[in-house]
Parts: sequence; structure tokens; C-alpha cells
Amino acid sequence: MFKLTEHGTTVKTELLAGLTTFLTMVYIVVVNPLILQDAGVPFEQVFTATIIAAVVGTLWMGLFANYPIAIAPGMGMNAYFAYSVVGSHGGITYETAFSAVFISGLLFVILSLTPLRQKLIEAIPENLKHGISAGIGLFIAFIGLRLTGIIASDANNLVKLGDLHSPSALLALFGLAITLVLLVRRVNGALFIGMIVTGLVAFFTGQLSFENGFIEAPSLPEGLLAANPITAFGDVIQYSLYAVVFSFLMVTIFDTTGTMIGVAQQAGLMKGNTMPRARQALLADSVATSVGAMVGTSPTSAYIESSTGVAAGGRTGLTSVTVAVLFILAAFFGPLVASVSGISAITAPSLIIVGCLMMGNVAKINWNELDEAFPAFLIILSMPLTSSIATGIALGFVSYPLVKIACGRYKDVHPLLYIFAVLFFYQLAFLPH
Ligand SMILES: Nc1nc2[nH]cnc2c(=O)[nH]1
Repeated sequence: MFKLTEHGTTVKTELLAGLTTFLTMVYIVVVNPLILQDAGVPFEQVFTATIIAAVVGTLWMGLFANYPIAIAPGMGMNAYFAYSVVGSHGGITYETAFSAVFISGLLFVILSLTPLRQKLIEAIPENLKHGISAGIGLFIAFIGLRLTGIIASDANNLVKLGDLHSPSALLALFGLAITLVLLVRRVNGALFIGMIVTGLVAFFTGQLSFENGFIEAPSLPEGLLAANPITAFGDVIQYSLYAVVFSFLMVTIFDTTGTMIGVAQQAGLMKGNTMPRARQALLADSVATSVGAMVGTSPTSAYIESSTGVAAGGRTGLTSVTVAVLFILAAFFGPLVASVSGISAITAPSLIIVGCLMMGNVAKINWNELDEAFPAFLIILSMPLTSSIATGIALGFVSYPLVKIACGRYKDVHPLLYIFAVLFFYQLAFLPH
């Protein structure tokens, strides 16, 4: 079913890859409720909703699209939901905001079913695709460095070297060194073993403790927040949430498409300029976003952390199915998950190393043609600086046609790219981020 031999992989490799991806992304079941509770949504509800959305999307991805790509509520969009939509749109409750998420999820389902999906992927120029992969690499490495305090904020320069004597930074550096040694010595499961060793050191140095125990029964969602497309659409009209729906839609489509292409390229699963089974892959995310809105979480996205599982050898949907099963188990291990995901140093080394692997794509960019190189460069530069994959893609999409028109090669640009350039320009210039 997963065509393991055809993809040159084994059950053991896939299970290990799934475990690796899961460990780097499981923090979301704790962090997502923490962010959405600022919008008034109860913690327990988001905890369960996050797991439901992740399981639906990731299982769909594994079973129907056969990609080693996991799905869960995105970190950019939960903040946008809590602080820009509910926080600043006067009078908007979180229930109404979930209606907007639900509608954007349904629109995305419809788009995933039309030929536009494949055209969109084909319309993205090769050099921009390489830029997206490399930019994602820099971005996840930056996340790893920031979470562990190796890089800290600075009032004048925005970022600076953090306090390398802090327990978190020291542990992360230790984990990085161990994992790198394992990798260069080509030890199987290096990323995962690195996490286990770092976790053990965290435990014995008192950074990791299990005061709240390990197991707790999950609470079931009390009711559906959005279930009827007509009432949800009514909410969108009543509160004029068109721009909110548009932003959710653009960000989900491009974050997910960009991430899928980046990870599929890393896994060697792209067929030239096209992504096989793109329909099912996009459906996985759009269905998860819609279901997530029904039970109480912000939009889902294909997770960049999937690249850690691919680096660990994951090539098929079995990796994703493993991740989904582990998310189901996580529902019963709330306290354990909260303890481990509170220690960013355990997973940061994987994020940093995978960042390095994904940066390899810069070598494929045609640096000799500035009209090809500059938009790709802009994507790479802006993803970590804006902490947003979608914004990086937006800047690449706006600059590419402009540069091409300037050098008289406007015919080289796919017509769809012009349309998206205008939409992205509108979003960047006039909508809140
Ligand atoms: N692509 C992607 N990966 C993530 N990992 C955590 N949050 C996100 C997100 O918003 N987008």
C-alpha cells in the first residue's frame, strides 16, 4: 500500500522517521492551546481539537497521498487568529472567528478539487521552488536557535548571540554535537537517538521532570463550534470577515503548498515540476482545517518539521500514519507530552541540522541570472526574518514578475503567477499580518 520497496525504504525506517517527526512537532498540542486561550478558547478544548485536526490531516496524507508529511495547526495562523482576528476585530468572538476558518477551509477543499491545484504547483518557477526549500531550511534552523536561547532578541539589532551558559543553550549545543557526530558517522536513526540522549541528559540534570505524572484521559469536545456552512457563511457576511477569510486562505494554500514542495523535493518525490497526488495532499490539509475549525482550532498546515522525518529516511505515507498514531496516543499522555515538549533543547538540534540539509537547495538556484536569482534570494531572506513561509512566498511571487517585466521577459511568467502577484501585493500592502 505504501510502496516501501519502490521508495527504497523499510517499515523500521518509516516508523523511526514517524517518531522523529512526531517528537519535533508534538509541542503544538501544548503551545497551540496556550496561544488560542488568549482568544478565550478553553485550553482543554484546543488540546483535543489540535490532536483531532493533526490526526485527520496526517492520516489522510499518509493513507491517500502517501507522503511522509505531517499536518497540524500552524504556528503563524494560531497567533494571527488569537491576536489579529479575535484580539483586534472589535466584537468578534472566537466562535465567529472559527466560522471564518471553517469557510476558508471549505474554499480550500473546493480549490483542491479543481485543476487550479496542479496548475498552481506547475506555475511556480523552478528557482523559486528551490528558494522555498532553502528558505524553509533557514527558518526552521532559526526556530531551533531561538527556542533554546542560543539566539536571543536584541533591542538594536533585533537578534544577537544568546547566553550560551544557560542550561537550555548548553543542552541544545550538547544535543547538536551528539547528533552531528551520529550523522556524520552514518548511524541509523541519528536524529532520534540524539533526541533520546539529550532527553536523558535533561532528566539527569534536573531540566526535565515529570511532576504531573504521565497519563490523563483526554476531554472530548463539548460540541461543534462550526458545522453548518450556511450559518458560518452568515457570520462571515454579518461581520464582514472577507479579508480574514482571504488571509487564512492565502496563507494556508501557500504555506502548505510551499512546505509540501520543499519536503517532497527533499525526499526526492517530485516528478520534475509536478507533485504527484497533489490533489489528495492538498485535500489532507484543507479537510483538516475544516474539521479543526469545527472542533476548535485555527487552520492547519503541512508541517516543516516533517523534514526531520525525511532526513531520518521517511519516504512514504507510513511515516505519516506513524505520526498520526502517536498523536492519538499523545491524547492520553497530556502530562508527559507537556513535560517533554517544554524542553526545546531536545528537538532543536534536529531543526538546526535539517535546516542545513534543506539549505543545500541554494546550489540548484541559477545565480548567474539575476532575474531568476533575486526573487529566490528574497524568499530565502524573508522566511526567517518574517517568521512566515507564506510571507516569504508572497515576496518571491510579487518580485518575480516585476523583475521579468523589467528585463522584457514577461512572457516567461505563467499567467497564474501574475494573478497571485496582484493578490499577494494586496495582502502585503493592505491586510494585517
Ligand atoms: N509549514 C509550517 N510548518 C509549521 N510548523 C509549525 N508551524 C508551522 C506553520 O505555520 N507552517
